[in-house]
Amino acid sequence: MTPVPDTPAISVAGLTRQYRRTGSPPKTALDGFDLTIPSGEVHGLLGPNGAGKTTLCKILSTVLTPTSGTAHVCGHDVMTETRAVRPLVGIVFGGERGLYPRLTARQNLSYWAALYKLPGKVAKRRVEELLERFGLTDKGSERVETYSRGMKQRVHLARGLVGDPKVVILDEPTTGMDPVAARDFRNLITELRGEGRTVLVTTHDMAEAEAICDRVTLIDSGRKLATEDPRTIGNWITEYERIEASGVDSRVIRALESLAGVVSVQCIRASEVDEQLSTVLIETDGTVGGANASKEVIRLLVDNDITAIRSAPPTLEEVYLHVIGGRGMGVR
Ligand SMILES: Nc1ncnc2c1ncn2[C@@H]1O[C@H](COP(=O)(O)OP(=O)(O)OP(=O)(O)O)[C@@H](O)[C@H]1O
Repeated sequence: MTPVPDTPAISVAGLTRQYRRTGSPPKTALDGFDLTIPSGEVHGLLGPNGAGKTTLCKILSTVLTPTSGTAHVCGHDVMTETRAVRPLVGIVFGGERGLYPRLTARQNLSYWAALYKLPGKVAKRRVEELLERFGLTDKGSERVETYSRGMKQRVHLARGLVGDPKVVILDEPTTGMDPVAARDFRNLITELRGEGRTVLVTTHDMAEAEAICDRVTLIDSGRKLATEDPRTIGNWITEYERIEASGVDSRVIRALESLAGVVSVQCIRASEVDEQLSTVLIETDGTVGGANASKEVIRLLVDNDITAIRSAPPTLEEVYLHVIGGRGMGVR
């Protein structure tokens, strides 16, 4: 059952998933979602809380069925060919879920190897290799409940690789990782890529996505906003800036609004001392005509004797809303 080389590792078309609860309206977690990931790619799924990332991971790993649409892993339908799909996919959820705390790491991994129906000798060898790979050999016979959070995360990652999967799905694997663990994690992704595996990794963190992914898909409210290489998305984010300034009168507000590259000017509160003056939030969008829009805003403010100025990078949600939406970038 070796897939044809050109078959995408993951192929999703018009995927919709609704959650129904009696007494409340259905919740649409995925809404006509399309995605194609070629074999061997490290693909990031980037989106705010509740965007639908976990739902997609669960459908691809056959834990959840879609309401409509299709999803294929290495050419196999997740609905009609679950037996073919399961051995191809290894899934790792971040946090504490999914380990048996009273079993040792060796027992946890052996249990998973049994679920994957690996023959005894192969299973034993695989478990020892994974304990070694994740630096757990020495502690492999101690109960997981005695492990540090970082060690538990390593057991999780090891568990995801027990079945030697072609596609590794990592759902927020770095949640709560310390910087050393996060660096080891990035190295692991490089190794997985080197082994020819396809990786789908969900995250809230653009910096992480930029560091490890070949391409990134932005998802929000169950819909795909864009699929791009991470540098392009990183540029959208760094170009977009928010500047807060206090003591601004209506004349300056009008001048700010007419500056090229200014996306919006909002009054967020009036001054307690002088009600003609406000604190405003100015959103700028990159470089316009060779000039940096934020610098032009700051120059205008300073020229008008306004010096209470703060600037901050946007949250991802703001990028989705203003940068991507404002530029009319739709689904690719
Ligand atoms: N079992 C469920 N019953 C009802 N609604 C659900 C269920 N699971 C998820 N949802 C809802 O579906 C939407 C998508 O959830 P999902 O967990 O897929 O998002 P996510 O992008 O993984 O978010 P997070 O980063 O917070 O994990 C959310 O609005 C969530 O509240």
